[in-house]
Amino acid sequence: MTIPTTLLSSGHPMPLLGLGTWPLDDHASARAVESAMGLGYRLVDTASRYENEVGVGQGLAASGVDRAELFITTKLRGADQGYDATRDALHASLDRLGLDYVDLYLIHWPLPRLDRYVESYRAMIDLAAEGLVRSIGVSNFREHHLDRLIAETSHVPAVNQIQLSPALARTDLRRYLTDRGITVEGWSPLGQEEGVLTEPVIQEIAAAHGRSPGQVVLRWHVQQGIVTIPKSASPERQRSNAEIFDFALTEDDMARIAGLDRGEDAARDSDEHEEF
Ligand SMILES: NC(=O)C1=CN([C@@H]2O[C@H](COP(=O)(O)OP(=O)(O)OC[C@H]3O[C@@H](n4cnc5c(N)ncnc54)[C@H](OP(=O)(O)O)[C@@H]3O)[C@@H](O)[C@H]2O)C=CC1
Ligand SMILES: O=C1CO[C@H](CO)[C@@H](O)[C@@H]1O
Repeated sequence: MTIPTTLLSSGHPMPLLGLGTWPLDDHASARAVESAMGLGYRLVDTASRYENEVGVGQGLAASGVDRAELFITTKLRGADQGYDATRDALHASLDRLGLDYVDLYLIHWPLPRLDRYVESYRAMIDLAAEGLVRSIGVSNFREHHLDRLIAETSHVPAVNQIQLSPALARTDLRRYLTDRGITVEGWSPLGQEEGVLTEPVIQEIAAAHGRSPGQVVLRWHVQQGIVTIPKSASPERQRSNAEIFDFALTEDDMARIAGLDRGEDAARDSDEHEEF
């Protein structure tokens, strides 16, 4: 199956749907990535912190898919923030992945108390100029982090990967991002921790369309131009999660799903979150 793309501000197309790989280890991620590639996935989301980049690289190699067709994202962990450390970290990620470049490199969390995200981002701008990274972006950044990053570097990130599901719809943050041409990518898109898949509204809409609750929730993302990266180790669920481009939710469906939003305060606090 062919997965549609969205155009990043950097000029590069990014698939609207990809495979998440946390918390898969090397062995499990190699299997999951190879299976997803066989189904037509081309975007894979990993991170230095997931400690599975070797497995992701093995899965990509085993799939035999041309490098030019792939879209590989990895992330800079907190422990590696800083100008020189960021450069070293990207080289180490490329070695583990067995790649010459990644398509997207993200700062995993802002970690404002470290106060190193601006210099880390400057290193990423340089890595992009050197061709080691196609597009650069951030993850878990709020408006005030982005205001500062953009003011101090005069560079607008291509992507912000944020916790996002019908229960955490992040409408104000999404408007801020869209207004600046920053593509929104959602993590934990199925809202499992918030019980989204068992919400009666989701189940009713799924039944009405003859789809699964997971397909309805993932359709809710891509129908709004949000890049979504559901993780599944199961080839069956990988297939089902990708079969969302042949139906549409109605305006009434979207309005009913909007009622599930718990508001910004229910999302993980990017200022308090300290994960290195
Ligand atoms: N930037 C960041 O800080 C973060 C980034 N991420 C990224 O986002 C990705 C996705 O987020 P994640 O937290 O994994 O959450 P997901 O919303 O992708 O949920 C994954 C869980 O749901 C199960 N699942 C997958 N498909 C279905 C389905 N159709 N119906 C029912 N259950 C299903 C999976 O199990 P099974 O494998 O058995 O199918 C797994 O247990 C991560 O893998 C990671 O790459 C995640 C968290 C934070
Ligand atoms: O990327 C990540 C994977 O999931 C973890 C648990 O939700 C996150 O904390 C982490 O940032």
